[in-house]
Amino acid sequence: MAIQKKHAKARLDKYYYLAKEKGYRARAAFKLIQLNKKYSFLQQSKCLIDLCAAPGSWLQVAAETMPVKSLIVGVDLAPIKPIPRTITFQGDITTDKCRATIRGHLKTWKADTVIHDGAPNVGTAWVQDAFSQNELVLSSLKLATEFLAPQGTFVTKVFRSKDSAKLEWIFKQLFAKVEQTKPPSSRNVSAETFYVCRGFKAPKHLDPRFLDPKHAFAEVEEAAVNNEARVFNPEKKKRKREGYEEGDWTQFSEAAASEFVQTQDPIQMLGSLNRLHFRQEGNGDIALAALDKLPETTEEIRLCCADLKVLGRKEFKMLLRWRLKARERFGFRQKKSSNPAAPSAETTAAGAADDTAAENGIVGEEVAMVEPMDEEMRLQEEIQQMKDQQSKVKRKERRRENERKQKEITRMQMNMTTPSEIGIDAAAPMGGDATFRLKDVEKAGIARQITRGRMHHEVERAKAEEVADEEEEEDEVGDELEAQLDSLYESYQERKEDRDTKARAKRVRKETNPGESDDEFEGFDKAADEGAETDASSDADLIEDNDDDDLETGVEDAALLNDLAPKDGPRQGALSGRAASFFQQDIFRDLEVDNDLDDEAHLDHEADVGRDSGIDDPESSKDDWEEGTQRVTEAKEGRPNINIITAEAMTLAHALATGQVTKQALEDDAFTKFSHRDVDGLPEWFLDDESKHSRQQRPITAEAAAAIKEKFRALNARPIKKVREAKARKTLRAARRLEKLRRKSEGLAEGDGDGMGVFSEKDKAGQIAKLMAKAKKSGAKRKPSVKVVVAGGANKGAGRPRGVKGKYKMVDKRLKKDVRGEKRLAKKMKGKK
Ligand SMILES: C[S@@+](CC[C@H](N)C(=O)[O-])C[C@H]1O[C@@H](n2cnc3c(N)ncnc32)[C@H](O)[C@@H]1O
Repeated sequence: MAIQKKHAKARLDKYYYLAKEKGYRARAAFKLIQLNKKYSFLQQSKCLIDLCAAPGSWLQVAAETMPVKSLIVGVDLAPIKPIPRTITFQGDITTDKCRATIRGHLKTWKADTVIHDGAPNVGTAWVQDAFSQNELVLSSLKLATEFLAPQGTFVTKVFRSKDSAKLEWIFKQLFAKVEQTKPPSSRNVSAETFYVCRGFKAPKHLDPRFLDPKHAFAEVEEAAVNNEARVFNPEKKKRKREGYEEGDWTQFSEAAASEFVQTQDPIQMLGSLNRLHFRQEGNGDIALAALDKLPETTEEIRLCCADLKVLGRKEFKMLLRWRLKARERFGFRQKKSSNPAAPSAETTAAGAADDTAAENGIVGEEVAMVEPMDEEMRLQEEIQQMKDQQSKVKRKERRRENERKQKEITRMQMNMTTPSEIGIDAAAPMGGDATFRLKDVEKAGIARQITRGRMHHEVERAKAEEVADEEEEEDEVGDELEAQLDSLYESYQERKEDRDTKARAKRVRKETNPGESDDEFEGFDKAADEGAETDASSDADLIEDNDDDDLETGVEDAALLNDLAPKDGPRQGALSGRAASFFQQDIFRDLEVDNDLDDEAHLDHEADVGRDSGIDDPESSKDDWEEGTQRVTEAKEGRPNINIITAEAMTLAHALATGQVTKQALEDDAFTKFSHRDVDGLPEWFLDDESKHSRQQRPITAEAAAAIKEKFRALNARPIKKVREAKARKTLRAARRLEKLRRKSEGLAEGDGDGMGVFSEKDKAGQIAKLMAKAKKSGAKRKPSVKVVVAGGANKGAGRPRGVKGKYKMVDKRLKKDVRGEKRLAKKMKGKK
């Protein structure tokens, strides 16, 4: 901990504090300042490219040192916060895209200076890092050769390695003057150094291989250790006359031959070691001794082990074979196809040497170590087998269950059983109360399908269910995740609602009217045909009232039973087939249902719905428009009041009205993947997403769209309710006044002037004229009152006082006194006169 602190402090040197003080984004700024102090390239440059510029301290230095109106372009993998007088962008300097972007910024200009301070993530493998940094240098040099003007300057950072010399050689081919320097601000511990290359020669043709890292640093690439190649292709290996390779600091390495037999990676050992020895150290190695005595450990093997560096492919193979045999002897587990080179004949030799190994006690020892592993493996296998067995039994049960269901369905189709029996049976195996399991049957839509003769579909569906059941187990973990997602989604929705009033309103609407969907108009089938869906829900409401114990199940069950019950022909009165069937139950037998009353109530309700739907209210109409809903309401007169508010509905209505489409075709078209969606059990977030993005697209005509647009334009142009009411009140008042006037003038014309004697015609005319003038006066606009504001306090000072609208007059004590004084004086003067 203390050491770390010390290091951290050491890192924060004076340049760090200086950079902070001067407002540079990094201490690196001083490196460029010092380089420029020595070579003065910035003052003479009018166009500069900074490669690997983030966070931008070099750009800051360039911007403040270069002449005004210079063009400075900076690029880095990381984003750079804007710097005045510079253009920056994000990009990889090794790519063509970056080159094209620089070209876009420079247009026809050429750069006087290209600076590069790039550094990849330093810190993992030194050799590889230096290599990547040198690659970056080559990439920056490539860009420099493209954008530098003749005699231009290239400044780059290079990490010292054996490739620095190669880089320097390349620089010297391209620039007249190349100097290597390390500015004082560059830490001594850092391997970085800087090259300042001046006088760009701007060669007309440049061999691309010249700046290709593969060619430039060919040897570095070879330096990457490839033990497999060393072992399987040793002949191709170039011998290094200059000694051991970089990074190979241990001059000579060896290991006991027994280690080679035991290792999991023999290739690695053969590729990296110099020798495998059979030497007994200190207190002895039994395994090594046994190996030494094995008949397979021939003299040739020993010779090969003595110097691995001189071996060829054949010898390496031989050693690997020998290792396999030894492992077999010692009872190690063999990978079946670990080495294709292992010959099958090897096993035959195994028995011959058993005695030797046993004599040394090696076999016993090794076996003793391996056996527990085998036992464990065996146990695991057994457990796995048991698990497989169990799931097999479960699957079998499920299959049998599904077969039984299918049989039941067939029986029912042949009128051999009742739908309720199916429900009961289907529920029984699930262990729940069978009576309340009708929900499952309804969910699958089986009964409905049967009545329509779609048995085939059902059988397939049952099979699909079977497969789904099998997948169920795997889904358990998924379910848990799903639940977590659900709760996360809910809290997200809550947060969203807190912010968004519209979403809140939508949620409230959804809660108060769960049947209302966000979907667009689904055609006329639901509303126009017989209102099956709405009736079903009203049926459900009825049942809900009757049976509070099990609301949901009750509703579902009733729905199924009614659905399956044969309908007695056309619907009676206002009741749907389902509702009619429901009221046929015994408990309703004695009840007299007043259909007319019901009808009226129904119409009233529909009228309410019409009112609620906001046909006259532009606000709510707009809401409907946004939601994309379509309402079909019943007016009091009994005529349908179809409010077409979407372009789709308008197109459809037009097509129907002009006979371009028939009802039959419409019904056929309505049967799409959107019409029978089973949303049961789907997570809320998914449904929300679906309602937003997975909507049926219906064709619309331009005329229909224009008509709807016009309709809404007219709707929006209407004055709001309050204004209309105010106008109506005004008209009413005027009418009343006129009526009053008319009555009075009639009285005057006919009467005797309230018993005050008979009026002459002239008097009458005068009275009427007076009345009219009075009426006119009372109808005339009142003068806006002038608000009197007392100056002082909060109203002190110039300007309109706060909260005062319209005309106002400022008064204060002084003004009041002055006015009074003036009046008094005027009076006095008047008196004197
Ligand atoms: C030492 S910093 C440069 C500091 C900069 N000269 C300054 O004054 O602040 C090295 C930069 O090289 C960038 N870099 C490394 N590889 C790059 C690449 N291929 N293309 C662009 N930038 C790269 C890194 O994102 C990093 O910001």
